[in-house]
Amino acid sequence: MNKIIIGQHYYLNIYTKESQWDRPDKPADPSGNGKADGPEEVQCSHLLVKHSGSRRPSSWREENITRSKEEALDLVKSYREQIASGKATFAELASKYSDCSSAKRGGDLGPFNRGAMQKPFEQAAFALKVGELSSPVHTDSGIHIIQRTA
Ligand SMILES: N=C(N)NCCC[C@H](NC(=O)[C@@H]1CCC/C1=C/[C@H](COP(=O)(O)O)NC=O)C(N)=O
Repeated sequence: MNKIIIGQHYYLNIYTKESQWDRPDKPADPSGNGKADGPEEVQCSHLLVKHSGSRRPSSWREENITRSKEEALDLVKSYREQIASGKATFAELASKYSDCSSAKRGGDLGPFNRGAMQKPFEQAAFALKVGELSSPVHTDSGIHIIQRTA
């Protein structure tokens, strides 16, 4: 049982809500990212290219998706190159080519916490800085490019 010493000061990090008896050795990080596990919530847009091995090989674009995984990866790489080089915007390409219903919102998935998305997608999304574009990410849905927007 820890002894409580009446009147002893403790230190509360007002951003992460963590408290400690010892005087902190550096100022608290206002972004709250001082925690090892990064942000609690992110907002991302994604461009999904499905293939014949996708968990649901169908979308608003194509009733029955038969392209191979390799063809899907080639497409994702070409979209990523167009976005990275500024030839097209993320929203333009996602709204035209993404096999996810979020295409109608330029690929925007809205804000989400850990646990909402398939693990490979979550890991990639939470590792991105705001504005950053992911490399191709494989999930059971297909192959994604992710852009963190908040
Ligand atoms: N919370 C929000 N905004 N929506 C619920 C998302 C549920 C989540 N979805 C995914 O993980 C895939 C990969 C990343 C985006 C995503 C979208 C999929 C892709 O298409 P599908 O394979 O389903 O046909 N369409 C919707 O779910 C899941 N746990 O299955």
